[in-house]
Amino acid sequence: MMFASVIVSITASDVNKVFEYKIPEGLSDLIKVGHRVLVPFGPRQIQGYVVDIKDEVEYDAARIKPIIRALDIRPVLTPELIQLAGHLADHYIASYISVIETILPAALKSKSKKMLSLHSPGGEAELAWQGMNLPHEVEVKTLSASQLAALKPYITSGEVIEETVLTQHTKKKYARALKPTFAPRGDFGRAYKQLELLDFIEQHDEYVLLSEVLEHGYTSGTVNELVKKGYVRRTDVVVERDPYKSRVFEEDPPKELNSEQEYAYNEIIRAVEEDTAETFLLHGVTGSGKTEIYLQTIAHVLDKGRTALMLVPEIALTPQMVNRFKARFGDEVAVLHSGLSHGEKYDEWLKVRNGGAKVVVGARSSVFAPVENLGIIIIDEEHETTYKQQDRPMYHAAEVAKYRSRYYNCSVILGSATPSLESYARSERGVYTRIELNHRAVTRTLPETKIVDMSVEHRSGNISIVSDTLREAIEERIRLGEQTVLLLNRRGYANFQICQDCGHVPNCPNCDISLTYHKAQYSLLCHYCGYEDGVKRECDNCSSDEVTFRGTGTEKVEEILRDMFNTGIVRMDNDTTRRKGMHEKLLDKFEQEKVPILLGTQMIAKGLDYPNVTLVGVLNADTMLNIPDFRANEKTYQLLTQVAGRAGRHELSGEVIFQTYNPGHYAIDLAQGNDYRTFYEKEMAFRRLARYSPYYFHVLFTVSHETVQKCLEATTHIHQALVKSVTDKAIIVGPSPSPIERINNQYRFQILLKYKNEPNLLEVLHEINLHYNELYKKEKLSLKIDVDPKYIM
Ligand SMILES: Nc1ncnc2c1ncn2[C@@H]1O[C@H](COP(=O)(O)OP(=O)(O)OP(=O)(O)O)[C@@H](O)[C@H]1O
Ligand SMILES: [Zn+2]
Ligand SMILES: [Zn+2]
Repeated sequence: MMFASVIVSITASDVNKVFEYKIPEGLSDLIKVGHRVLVPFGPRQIQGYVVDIKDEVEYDAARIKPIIRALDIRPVLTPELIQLAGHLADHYIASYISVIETILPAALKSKSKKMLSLHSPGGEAELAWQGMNLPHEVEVKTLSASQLAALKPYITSGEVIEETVLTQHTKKKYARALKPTFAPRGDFGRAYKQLELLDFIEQHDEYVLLSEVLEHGYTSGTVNELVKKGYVRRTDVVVERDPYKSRVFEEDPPKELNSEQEYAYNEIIRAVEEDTAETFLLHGVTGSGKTEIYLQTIAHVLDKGRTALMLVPEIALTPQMVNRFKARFGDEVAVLHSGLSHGEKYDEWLKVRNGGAKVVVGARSSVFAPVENLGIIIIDEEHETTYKQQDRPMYHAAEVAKYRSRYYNCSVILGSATPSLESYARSERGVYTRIELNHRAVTRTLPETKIVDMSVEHRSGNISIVSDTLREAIEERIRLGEQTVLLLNRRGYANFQICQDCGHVPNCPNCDISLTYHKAQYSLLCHYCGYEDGVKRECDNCSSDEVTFRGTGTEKVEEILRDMFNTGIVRMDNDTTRRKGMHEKLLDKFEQEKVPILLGTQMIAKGLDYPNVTLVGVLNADTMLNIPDFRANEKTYQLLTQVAGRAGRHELSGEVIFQTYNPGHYAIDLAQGNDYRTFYEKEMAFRRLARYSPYYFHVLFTVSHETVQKCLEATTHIHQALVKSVTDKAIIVGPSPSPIERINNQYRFQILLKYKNEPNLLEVLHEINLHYNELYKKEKLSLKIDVDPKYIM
């Protein structure tokens, strides 16, 4: 008799363990590690994942229940991914099942519905059933409350049975197709069209899609005639949903590498040839041709018969990157795009799982792509915070990449013009192998950058958001037919509404944050919970009608720019890109129609590579400096350097202008001088003094509840638990209210643990997590434990 260890699909912490089931004789050949199975669990039937198979168990084998059935022909998880799930659950204090369901596409997660059916016909139950005119089986959800109440006694008595039925998120997509029968041809008379169509269809051995036939100009009438005469049969075929299918990608041959690129490439190939799990930090200035190195490294890995994983911060923002991969590798690429539907994602996932794609390109969650035999993992723009998931499990893609690389003995490349301090510090210590690219691939030089002091500008009488220097520079580009990219890290119209008599600013009733004015909707919006309120005609506080707007967002700046330059502007922010595919549409418009100005929030800062962009302006370089986070300087430096990097990437040389009220600030000053090294040293000195990462590791505990009282109680307990269990070298900061004290009517309190070496820490964290998950159920308290947090808010 064989037994399976199964992780069941229930998220409560007390079932965060492995259960044993018998494998029925008939299934013993089929069920493998990694299979999804249906198992009995208490009164229910639920989905689970087989993580181990063995021939004996510790318990009384007679009392162990059998697996009901297997849900797949082939296992969905590989042993490698199961092992990875275990590691992540442990490292990030998450439940095993939550990690497994993060690894798999949503389409494979179980979704259940409750069904009722009549068990014993005859008698009262059947009368009641028929009285309600119910079909043989009915979903509980579709019944009215009174119907359900009427059926209740029969459910209790067992005459009506309640069953949980698993459903899937996705169905296969079918399309109408035509199949030739190759029947011997009779006389077609004058029906030339029919003959022509039959020739066309018979060119296809298997089938041809009806849509394709119609596209070729044949009518459904002609098709019908052929069907009637028996030459053609109608059928439905399963189609793969490839969202890039209808596009043509121009082939892109490899470029000849310059000497810096060549050196980097050879270093990486050395590790590939040695089959070592080495991590490279590819520190290359913007436009230095990192992508070309990725492409050629991948080509080499594919030649060796291995596979590659390429991560980008956000696919929607980098359509050019996807195009370059498609152009180089064609159908061998699977793009796991977060904008796809569940079904489309599942199709791409399946293609990867079946070995139909050797290169996977995607955002954070693609790091779990079920590729086997990995030869290289690349994380582009490694400093981006999107690589860390903000929900449980709060994993970082680089951690996953490194774990997988050890399994496959393959290398990892972390690429960036502005590496995170943590990664750069590791390269200093030799943990990562650092490779530098100091020159641009095409122009060789970086754009010249100017700083404009906005307080001087205001004093000299220009109170506009556009300085004279920037205005003149934009005017010149418009004259020359070149393009400008402008960054304003603030969406909406005005920032907020304010009463000029008492200073009152309308706040969100659910969150401790002021509401942002959006002109297009003529309303005040909360950017945290989505709350919407009408614009105030008088002050809520003192009833004065002297209410006005302050601050400037992208929507308003667009208006200002239109007045100032009277020219075309593409605006990109969360408001204009909400609809699917809008990022790409707007960028295409900007490129193809040579629109003079692209204005946007930080979503325009990275990846764009347009030869005609010769000017980049940052309207307010200070916005990031004011975020309540110890990484504010680092984020400022990164954002400014990345956006500056969009200028003059090809033949035309570029110019950059930073407008700021803090011209002397080192993050701004050193971004202007493109001096990463000095920035790193200065920032490290600050981190050392303030005892922050990378000198210390962090764990952030955030407790939320609708009352302050409960938050305080819980954080105090956690504080006590920590004091008891960590060494006196660790530092515990808090409990204190989080920087945003209330979101969506939940108060938030936090504790930050800073430590260097705590051998028992994982155990302690797991205990705290377990304890509070119990409490959570009873008191609606929520605790998030963020290991290596990217935000301290
Ligand atoms: N060896 C080369 N010869 C000619 N052109 C090159 C070469 N390498 C790269 N390029 C071109 O230089 C431009 C910049 O390269 P790429 O986009 O790869 O830089 P990057 O380092 O990834 O930039 P960023 O970090 O700013 O996004 C691209 O248009 C690319 O096609
Ligand atoms: Zn007022
Ligand atoms: Zn809100």
